[in-house]
Amino acid sequence: MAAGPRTPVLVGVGQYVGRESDPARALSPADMLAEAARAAIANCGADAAGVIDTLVAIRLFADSRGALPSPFGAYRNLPHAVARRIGAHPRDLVYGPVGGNTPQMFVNELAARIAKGDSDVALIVGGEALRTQARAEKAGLTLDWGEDAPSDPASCGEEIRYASGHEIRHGIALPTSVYPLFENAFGAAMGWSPLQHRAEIGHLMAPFSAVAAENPFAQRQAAYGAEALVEPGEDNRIIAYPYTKRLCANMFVDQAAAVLMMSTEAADRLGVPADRRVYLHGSADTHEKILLSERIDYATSPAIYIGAAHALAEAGITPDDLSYIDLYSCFPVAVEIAAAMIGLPTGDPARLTLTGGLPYFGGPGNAYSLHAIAEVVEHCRNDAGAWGFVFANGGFLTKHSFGVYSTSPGYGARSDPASYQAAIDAMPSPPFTETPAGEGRLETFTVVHHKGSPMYAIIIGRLDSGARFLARMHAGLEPLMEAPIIGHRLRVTAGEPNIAALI
Ligand SMILES: CC(=O)SCCNC(=O)CCNC(=O)[C@H](O)C(C)(C)COP(=O)(O)OP(=O)(O)OC[C@H]1O[C@@H](n2cnc3c(N)ncnc32)[C@H](O)[C@@H]1OP(=O)(O)O
Repeated sequence: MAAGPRTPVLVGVGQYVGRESDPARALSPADMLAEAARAAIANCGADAAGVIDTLVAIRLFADSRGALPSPFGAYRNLPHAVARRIGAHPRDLVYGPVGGNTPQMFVNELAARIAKGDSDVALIVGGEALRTQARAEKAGLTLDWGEDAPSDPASCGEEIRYASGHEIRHGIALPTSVYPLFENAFGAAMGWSPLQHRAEIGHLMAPFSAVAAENPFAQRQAAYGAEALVEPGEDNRIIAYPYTKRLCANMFVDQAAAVLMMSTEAADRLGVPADRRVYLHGSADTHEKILLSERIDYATSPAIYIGAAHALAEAGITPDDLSYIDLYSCFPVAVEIAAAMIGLPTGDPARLTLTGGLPYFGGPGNAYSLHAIAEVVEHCRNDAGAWGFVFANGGFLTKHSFGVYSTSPGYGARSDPASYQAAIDAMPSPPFTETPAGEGRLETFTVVHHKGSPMYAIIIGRLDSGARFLARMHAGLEPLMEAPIIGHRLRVTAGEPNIAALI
């Protein structure tokens, strides 16, 4: 297929990693983003800064519902701060919503805007300086990252609440405590014993770390063996069973990335060389039933299944056609479930990451997948006609975005996500009770640890009536981690929080 004048095309990608150990000399978040933006513009081989009409900044963790507030001041308008630094004068300055899916989501949305003629040249930037922030705080240093602007940015995309008050009271708050709930459900669905399950996780993730070790943009270029990932140790404490620290996304990174997109007519006008151009042949954006308590189950993901199938069908290919793949990997189960839903074999796990993954390459907040997109673009350029694929995830395996890439000219015209989201929304959730009492069985669990010691378990169970409930367990935690336990009978007493015990 030939590219028409409005065919959107990715033309420039840039990545930045900060290795400065003195926080007083390290770059601020906006300076890092500007570095990545300059690299992306240089990478397109044309002078494009002055013609950017839309600049999107991926939301900083500091601005993501106060989860990690910055002690060093806030940007009133982060896209403006970046535009100012790179000499751009965009008409639209956009600050994205919370979610690791948003880098791919914005590629999908901006491609549609470019195709419609609503934008001609668009830049997406994102990153985090949490490594520097943590080091400065540890050293008692005060940095000044606050920056005013003439106006606020436009916000774009839906802002959703990932957990209800009832869920938060039962521990559904931090990703490190929620993803293990999926992991234990997935292991049980595979029929793995705890020992076998940990071995499987180690074998899946060790090759990710080997990819990171070879990636010059990885924050931590270290390859680990499978055992070193899953076995608890002094530097690898259990965070929430079965996850150790080395199985969790590392957000204490100084990393940024940028992606420059434009219409084919703009690329022609600016003289962007043909070998820079990578096309979006398929895309999709889906979400699960938002609340964890409403999910169909915890071992599958209908929204990944449907979203990936839609994006691949739009491109007219199957999973077997993919050469370059990056699956979001904040925790191993994101990879396990995505691979199963998309239909990707896991026998050669290094095929499932281009960066090395969030625990090893680094997980710069909501912006990680901009690095995945930068990598997929470079790989596709080096292998003309080959297919690339990015799966990006946000929240608690909540929101998903997909992109299918190739140097072959073309564009998979975007269908309204509502057209395929409806099938997910129509799936019935199990009944749920906030006030469970009586007996039932264990649906999934995790044991949250503090400083490496078990603190309490988060329990998701089903009463014999079929109703799902949340509970905590404070005693008798060891049996949960020693033998296959999912499906085991338990008793629950209603309260604030509900308390469960194995029987
Ligand atoms: C959709 C999604 O993306 S959901 C995922 C969103 N991201 C997250 O939730 C991040 C999850 N990770 C974490 O919360 C943290 O990394 C934790 C809790 C696992 C560990 O953090 P801490 O307890 O602060 O780390 P700790 O104090 O033990 O160690 C600090 C050192 O370890 C490093 N470190 C911290 N986390 C990790 C990790 N996951 N892997 C490797 N190294 C890490 C830090 O960079 C720091 O290194 P330095 O001393 O060289 O500067």
